[in-house]
Amino acid sequence: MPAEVKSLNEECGVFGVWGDPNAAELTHLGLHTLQHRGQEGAGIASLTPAGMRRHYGFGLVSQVFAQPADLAALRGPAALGHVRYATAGGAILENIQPLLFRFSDGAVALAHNGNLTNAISLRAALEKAGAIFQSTSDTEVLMHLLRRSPAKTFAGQLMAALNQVHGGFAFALLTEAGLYAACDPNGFRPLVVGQLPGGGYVVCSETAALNAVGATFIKDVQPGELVTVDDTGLHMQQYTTNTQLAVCSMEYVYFARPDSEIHGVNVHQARVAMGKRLAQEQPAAGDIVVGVPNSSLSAAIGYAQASGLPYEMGLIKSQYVARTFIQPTQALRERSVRLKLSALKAVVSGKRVVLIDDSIVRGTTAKQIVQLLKEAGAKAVHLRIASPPLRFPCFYGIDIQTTKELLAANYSVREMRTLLGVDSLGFLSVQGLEDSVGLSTTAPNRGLCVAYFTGEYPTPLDDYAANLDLELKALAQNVKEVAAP
Ligand SMILES: O=P(O)(O)OC[C@H]1O[C@H](OP(=O)(O)OP(=O)(O)O)[C@H](O)[C@@H]1O
Ligand SMILES: NC(=O)CC[C@H](N)C(=O)O
Ligand SMILES: [Mg+2]
Repeated sequence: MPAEVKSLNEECGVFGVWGDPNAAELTHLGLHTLQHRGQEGAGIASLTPAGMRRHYGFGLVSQVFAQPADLAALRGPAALGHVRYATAGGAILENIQPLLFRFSDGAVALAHNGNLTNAISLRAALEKAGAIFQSTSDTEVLMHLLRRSPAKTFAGQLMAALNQVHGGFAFALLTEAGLYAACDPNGFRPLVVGQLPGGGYVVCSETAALNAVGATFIKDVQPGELVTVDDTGLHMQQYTTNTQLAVCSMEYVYFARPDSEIHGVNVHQARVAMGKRLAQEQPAAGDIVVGVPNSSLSAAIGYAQASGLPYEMGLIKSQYVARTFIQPTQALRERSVRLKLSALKAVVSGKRVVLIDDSIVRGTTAKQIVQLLKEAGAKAVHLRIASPPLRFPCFYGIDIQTTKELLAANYSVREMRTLLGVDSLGFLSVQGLEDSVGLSTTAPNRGLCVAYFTGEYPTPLDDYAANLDLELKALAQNVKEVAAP
């Protein structure tokens, strides 16, 4: 099965504008800023004088909107955009978002970051009742539920639908009457609201995208909240009060941009704090601290500050290896890491390197980098990871839905140390991660979802539960067999 060079797959990004004559152009800019969240497909739907129009396709935003005419055709006062990395339904054109539905009483565009855990069973029931689906993505289920609701208003129908879907979702919807944004009851995925200098409103996945269009931050969409923007202004209501904050911890560790703030915490600063805590929990006898570009650099700075060791640029990342570079085999994937990263011999030669990365998924990156550093003359490599061992899959919007490819699910830290060829290996603790992000909340795990590391999922896993159970039982059996004399 083809796999990307990028080992930790992204999620999706949403960006919508209401009440600005350049809505589509601003959305285009916003999607560029959110490009790190999905590189598989992109699209924009907008309210034009000729009605709702959409342009979408496979690839990066720059590829999908390669012709100026593509964007010009979307000119209008409101727009909704999306960058996609599939979690459900695969990479077919019909699944590229925003999905667009044309009804006899108007059009609706729908964009989603997250993954619905009960989409498969809901779809089966809806199809049995006569529904005809146009895509294979989990996202489409919402619209079928919405249209079946007997509620009198669009917002009422939407709230009824939001109460039936489970799992992770940051939804944004655009109609002729308004722009809507809603978060799941745990707030797994980030979603924020901002205001443009001209008075129009923006809803988007990350605050970095607000900054990119000159919008001022207003608020994070809260768990269980529905935000509506229409010609009368901004309105907020809870579609459910049965909520508990559990923001995806990997947003802070790896996914989100360092210049974004999620629930009041800057991502770069959270990573620096993770690095500092890592230095306290897992000290190393090294001469220099080196981060793995790009996502771990903030944590590496923190580790250097707390350990007193000099921070050095021991690895260089090529700016020109596209994230969408697809490699079919593990051997090619390993070679690709070398294409992407190289060691700076003049810096690392003869040195004991404390190597910092934010996470280990398959271990492809770490294994290659350790070899690169040793080939460049590093005397020792002490690998320190600014998150706990990633042992469980995610069903809330990140495309790791099996334990099979998670190194830490299959090997102990000691075994990983040998496999990766490092002189020592240490991870941040779950408590260390929670304290470093430091959300001000009384929710469990300090408002973070740490299921990746603990296997304690904040919600039932519905359609995914039975399979995960089987996998975990098989893993436990393996461990017993290995341990047997
Ligand atoms: O163990 P692996 O399967 O190799 O996955 C983990 C690596 O993948 C991610 O980096 P990525 O290559 O996505 O690049 P980035 O840090 O520049 O975003 C992450 O930061 C780790 O370096
Ligand atoms: N990564 C995501 O957030 C994906 C959204 C949605 N589940 C899809 O597959 O299109
Ligand atoms: Mg990385």
